[in-house]
Amino acid sequence: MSHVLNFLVSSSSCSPTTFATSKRPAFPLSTIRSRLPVKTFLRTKIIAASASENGSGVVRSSATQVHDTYNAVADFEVDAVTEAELKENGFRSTRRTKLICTIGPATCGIEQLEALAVGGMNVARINMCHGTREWHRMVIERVRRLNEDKGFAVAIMMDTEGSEIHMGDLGGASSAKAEDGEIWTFTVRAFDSPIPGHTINVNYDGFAEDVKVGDELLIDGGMVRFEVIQKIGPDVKCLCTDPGLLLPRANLTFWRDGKLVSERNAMLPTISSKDWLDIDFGIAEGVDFIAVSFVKSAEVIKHLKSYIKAHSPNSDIAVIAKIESIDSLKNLEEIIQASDGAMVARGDLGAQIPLEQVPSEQQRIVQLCRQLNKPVIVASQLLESMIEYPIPTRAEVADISEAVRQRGDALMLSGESAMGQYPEKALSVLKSASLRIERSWREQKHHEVIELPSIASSFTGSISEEICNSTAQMANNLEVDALFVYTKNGHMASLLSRCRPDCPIFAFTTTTSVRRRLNLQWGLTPFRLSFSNDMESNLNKTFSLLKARGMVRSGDLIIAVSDMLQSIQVMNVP
Ligand SMILES: Nc1ncnc2c1ncn2[C@@H]1O[C@H](COP(=O)(O)OP(=O)(O)O)[C@@H](O)[C@H]1O
Ligand SMILES: C=C(OP(=O)(O)O)C(=O)O
Ligand SMILES: [K+]
Ligand SMILES: [Mg+2]
Repeated sequence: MSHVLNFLVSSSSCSPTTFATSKRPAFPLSTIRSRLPVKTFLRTKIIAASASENGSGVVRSSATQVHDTYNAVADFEVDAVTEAELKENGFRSTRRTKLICTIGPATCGIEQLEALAVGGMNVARINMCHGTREWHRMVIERVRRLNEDKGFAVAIMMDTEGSEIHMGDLGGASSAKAEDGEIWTFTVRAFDSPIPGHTINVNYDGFAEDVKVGDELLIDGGMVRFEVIQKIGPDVKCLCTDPGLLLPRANLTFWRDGKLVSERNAMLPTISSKDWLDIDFGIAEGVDFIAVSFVKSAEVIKHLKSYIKAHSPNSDIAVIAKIESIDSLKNLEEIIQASDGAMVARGDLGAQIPLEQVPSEQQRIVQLCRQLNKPVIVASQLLESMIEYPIPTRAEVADISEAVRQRGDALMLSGESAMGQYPEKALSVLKSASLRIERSWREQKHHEVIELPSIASSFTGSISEEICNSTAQMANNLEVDALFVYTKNGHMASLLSRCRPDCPIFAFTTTTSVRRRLNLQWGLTPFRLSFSNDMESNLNKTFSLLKARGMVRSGDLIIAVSDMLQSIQVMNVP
């Protein structure tokens, strides 16, 4: 028997005023709990009516028939890696934090991509700042082929180049060393033949006009520093003051009197004409996410979203705002509100604000995203030393630990996986560190008290939100094995994920694109499953499919919710 708490409210029949006076379920959770001895109850149905059309809170019964058998059908997909992990280690061990790998020369081979997928990569990121569209198309095709052939569910994120100022490609060299005291020429001149020694191309035509003698040039947010000592037409002579490795197309900022000079940069469009071509490419290739670099305001996100809708009405591409500039911090809330998710792009952010402010901004962005129910990615330099070394520094592990403790949705590798020497090792460090930290927080029962404000814009939306909040709380209190959510567009799944419950969330959705998109969100294990509006039959179908594959066992305690029926069902797997 199952225990069902139904909020018998439908958008057409309920009276908002009645419900608004009581935001809590009419059935106090403590009462339900005391009636449900953990893991020992039978399948029964308790239906509690709240403000329904009869308005009286009268308890009604449901005559839904339980189907005992259900033919397993083929229209069921789960990521092969998750399935293997579940079978091997059980529910509790599933990783909640999602992992993103930037694909570059070190990882674009089919074997390397497969190794990353097996190692837990949930999303492959391609950075349009580097490589040609043909190269990126090849990577996308390979990931898609692996998904098909090997049963992975790796999503694709395309990251725009954005209107940043950056260096040229070093004439094909993989890097160049700048030594202390050397004089280098930064120039907007184009070279056909090999670039002269100690010379760097800059992609921004106004560069030589904009910089002044005495300015400080920061490469890659300060990995290498120069001081401008002389301007000769298009050439700017600079003295290296902090030596280091120059990488192709590295980002470049210039500072005057300790302040970032950004006026000219601010006049460049967030999405350049080259970015629009890349976006067309991304839409045509059906990428799952487009991450927008150097977002300054919500307008650009809204514009891109309507552009995607107009050009590909049926696509499900999510738009991620990269928070990596002072402007994006100023307009943070409206940017996040307009986006489908955000990235704490600490690389460039650390070049725009004092480094010591980056951790608190990270905390603020992660928290705000969760409050607004948007997935958030913590990116850049998580394991920077592993570009060269096979083990991380203690400080890097502490940094990962902090991001996991903050309950960010996803962690991202950049150079570590794109061009580092140990991409798979770096991913495995991310994975094992996340798992261990998540587990210790669960064991210590560290449910952090974070206020989750109401975000719904409609009455039924508020009900979904309340159901998810209560469900997550029940799941923790009852120590259930898993939450099941049946969701057509993924919204109900993300509302549950937002609560960061102790147990994993199995999200059943009917489309492959929603399933791939949910891959980015904390704690969600997305399945594709065709289901109906009849929850009993959905549950029976799910149980038999999952049991047949050894992913659940009789007696496991689960709670099920869905966006078709406003109900919470608590039951043991039959
Ligand atoms: N598609 C690619 N082709 C060649 N190199 C790449 C590619 N993607 C990434 N890289 C390399 O990996 C480094 C780290 O990647 P990423 O952080 O995405 O870029 P960036 O350093 O420009 O912000 C880049 O600086 C570049 O050297
Ligand atoms: C993720 C970032 O963006 P990109 O790697 O594209 O510069 C960053 O700046 O941290
Ligand atoms: K980029
Ligand atoms: Mg950046």
